[in-house]
Amino acid sequence: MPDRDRLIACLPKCELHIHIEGSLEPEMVFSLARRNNIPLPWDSVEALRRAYAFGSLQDFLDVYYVGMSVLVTEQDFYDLAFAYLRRAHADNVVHVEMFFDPQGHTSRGIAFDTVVNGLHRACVEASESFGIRASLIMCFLRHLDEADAQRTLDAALAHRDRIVGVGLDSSEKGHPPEKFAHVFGRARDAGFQLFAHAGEEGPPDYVWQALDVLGVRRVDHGNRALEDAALISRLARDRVPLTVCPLSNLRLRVVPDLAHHPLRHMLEKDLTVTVNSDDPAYFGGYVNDNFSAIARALDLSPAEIVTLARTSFSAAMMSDDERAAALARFDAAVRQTGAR
Ligand SMILES: Nc1ncnc2[nH]cnc12
Ligand SMILES: [Zn+2]
Repeated sequence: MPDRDRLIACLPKCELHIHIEGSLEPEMVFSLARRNNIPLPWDSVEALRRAYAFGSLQDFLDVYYVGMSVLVTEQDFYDLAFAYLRRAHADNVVHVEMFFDPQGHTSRGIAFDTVVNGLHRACVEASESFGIRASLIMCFLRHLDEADAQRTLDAALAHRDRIVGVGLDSSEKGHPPEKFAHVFGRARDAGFQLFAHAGEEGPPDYVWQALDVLGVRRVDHGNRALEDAALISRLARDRVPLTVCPLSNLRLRVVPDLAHHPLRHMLEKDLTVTVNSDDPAYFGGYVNDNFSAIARALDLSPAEIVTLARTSFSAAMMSDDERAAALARFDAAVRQTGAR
């Protein structure tokens, strides 16, 4: 294993941008389809993998929503999330903030409770089994209307103790954050933490709206913020974290190759950047694979890799005491590697 990969493996880290439905590996798609008697448009795992040649975010989403149609029972959601948490633990991930897309399930007649009960039980049992901490962030699908998001928020209120935040995902272009201003306002009043995908394919103005109209605490992706100098200053001044997903950006053609990924510029501009996997089953890698690929492509130094992993703790939802304890453990792990 190259030294860089050994360092990445040794560092504790948080994963702050993972869609749990995007961790559905092709083998599990087929085993759940058999279990639930769900027809699929692919006749084998290999045929499904061949469909993972995406030209854009929308190409991916078209496959992603069909893939998640095999999730039916509480046990399915449990199995999905537990498998991801086991895999994340193997990458030395100690804290996960997990997105899920309830409307991708309720629109197929699956009860909101079925989804949340399965995911929550996996988070509890993974914490008991291997100490990983995980919480749930419910995303609104931005290609649907705000009324649908409002109904989803109504359903979430009964699970206020199991869902810590709300986010915004799915097709970005043509669906600006301001479309969801009212429902985010209600979510804020109900005590949810706020997040939004912005600037993945959409323009810098969508990042401004995420900050100023929705009031998010973190921006998911944010790549295109670099096109706007005033926005860069704002993100740096307010230390707004960006949850960057290198292999996703590559596979969805947000960047032509990883050597042209904006992450180095983000670091140079003093932005609060973290590295995440987004939809690891579809994009060819979990969090350490993302670190490894971007570190190699941008020739990141050990100190830069340590900074990226450390920033994941600064950007995570934790109490001050939890953060201080986690950072102390992180710094001890770094000393053991000799990287600092
Ligand atoms: N990368 C992504 N962008 C927007 N919506 C998503 N849903 C799952 N992955 C997504
Ligand atoms: Zn995402």
